[in-house]
Amino acid sequence: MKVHMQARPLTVSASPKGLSGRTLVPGDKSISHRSLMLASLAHGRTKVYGLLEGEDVLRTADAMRALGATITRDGAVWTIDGRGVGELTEPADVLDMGNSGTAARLLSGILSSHRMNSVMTGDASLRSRPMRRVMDPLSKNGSEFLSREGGRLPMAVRGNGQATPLEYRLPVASAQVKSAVLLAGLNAVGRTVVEEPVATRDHTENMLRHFGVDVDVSVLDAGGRRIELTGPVKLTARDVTVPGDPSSSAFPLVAALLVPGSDLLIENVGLNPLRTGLFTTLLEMGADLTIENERVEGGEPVGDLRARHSKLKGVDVPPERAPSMIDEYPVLAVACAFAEGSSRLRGLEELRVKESDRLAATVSLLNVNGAETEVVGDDLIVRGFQNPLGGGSVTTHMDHRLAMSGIVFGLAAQKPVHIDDTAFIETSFPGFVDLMNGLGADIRA
Ligand SMILES: O=C(O)C1=C[C@@H](OP(=O)(O)O)[C@@H](O)[C@H](O)C1
Ligand SMILES: C=C(OP(=O)(O)O)C(=O)O
Repeated sequence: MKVHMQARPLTVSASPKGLSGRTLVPGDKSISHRSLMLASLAHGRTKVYGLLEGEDVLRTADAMRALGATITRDGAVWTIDGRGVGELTEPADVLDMGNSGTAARLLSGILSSHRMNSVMTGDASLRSRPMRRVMDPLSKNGSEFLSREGGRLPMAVRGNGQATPLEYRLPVASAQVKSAVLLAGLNAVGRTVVEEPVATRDHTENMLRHFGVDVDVSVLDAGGRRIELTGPVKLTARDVTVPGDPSSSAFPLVAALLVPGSDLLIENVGLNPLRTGLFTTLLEMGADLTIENERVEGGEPVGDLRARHSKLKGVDVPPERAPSMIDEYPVLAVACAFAEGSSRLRGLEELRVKESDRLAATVSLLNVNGAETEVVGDDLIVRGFQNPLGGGSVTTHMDHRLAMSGIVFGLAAQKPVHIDDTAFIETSFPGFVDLMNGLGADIRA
C-alpha cells in the first residue's frame, strides 16, 4: 500500500510551565526493522513485543509479506511465521520502502542473496539517497543491480541463490551497509567478513545471535570491529522484546533540559552503548540527566532517563562519537543554540545523505530562528545564547528529525516557531505531538 503523506504544518509556542511527568517512547526503529526481517528468515513463529508501529517499519512489514512471510498484528503483539533463509519468494510488485533508508539498505542484502528478481523504490526523499554504498559490495556476490543514474532508487535486483560470501571493509561508518553485507552472508556459501573502521550500532549482530547464529566479533586496533559469520545459516524463531528508542527519547529529553520548570522521566529507553553518544554529550554540557533502574531486557541494556531543566554550556564533540549519535545531531544542535558559549560538532559528513541534507537543514533551522552557526568542512559550529529568539519558519524536507527538532526549538524559544510539515514524524515517532502535549506542551495546528 502506498502512503500519501499530507502536509501537516504546525506552530509551536514556548511551553510556560515546563514538561513534567513520566512517559514511554515508541519502540526502537533499528531493532524493529531487524526483528521483522530476521523473523521472516527464521524457521518457526516469532512474536515481537513493543514493535515500533511507525511508517518506516510498516514498510518493512509490507515488504516481508510481499516476499512470502506471514505477518499479523493482534493488539500490540506482532506475529511472524518465517520462511527460512533462501526460501523467500519473488515479490509480485515493486517494493516501496517509503522514507526508510534502513529498510531499503538492509533489504538489499536479503534480495541479493535470494534467487529472485525484484524492484525497490521509495518516496522522493529515499529516491534521492545513495544506494551505491550497498550495490557496490553486494554485486560482488554474484547478484546484479540496476539503478537510476547516481545509484538512486528505483533499483532492480537479480538475486543469486548461491551467493559468494563477501569480505568487505566499510568505506563509511554505516550500520546499514554492514547489515546489508551480513544479511547477504546468511545465504552465501562460506565465510562472510565485514570490517568497520569505527564501531556502529550492533543490533544486527545481537539479533542474529538471538536467532541462533554464530557471529564472531573481534575488536580492531583503532576501535573498529571485524564481524564474521559462515553461511548458509539456519535461523530459529525466537520472541523479541523491543526497547524504547533512544533516538526518539532525545526529543522530549532535550525539550525538558531547555524548558524552565521541567522534570521528566522517560521509561524503558534502550541504552546500547553504541547508541548513547547524545547522553554522554549532554552530560558534558552540564545536563541534569540521570539514568535510573538500569537492567537488561530482551538482550539489550535499558533504563529510565530522568531530565530536569538545566543551564547548558557549549561542547566539542569528537568525530569518532558520530556513529553512536548519528541521528541526534539536529536536536543536539538545538540544545547547543540554548547553551552558554560555542559548540563544535565534528565529522558530520554522513548527515548530508540522510532523509534530507541534515547539515544544511539544521543550519537553516537555527538561522531562521536567530541562532548563529558556521560550517567549517564537515564540522558544525553553533554559537549559543541564553535567550534564543525563535519566530522562524522551519523547512523540514520530508525529514522527521528536523520536524521534531523544530518543535523542541519552539518549546523553548521567545517567539513561536512555525514548522512547514510535521507529517513525516509518523515514520519514527507516531503520536509525538500528543505525547508532548500530555507532558505540558501546547502544540497546535
Ligand atoms: O542501521 C540502522 O538501523 C541505522 C543506521 C544509521 O544509518 P547509517 O548506516 O547510514 O549510518 C541511522 O542513521 C539510521 O537511522 C538507522
Ligand atoms: C536516518 C534515519 O533513518 P533511515 O536511514 O532509516 O531513513 C533516521 O531515522 O534518522
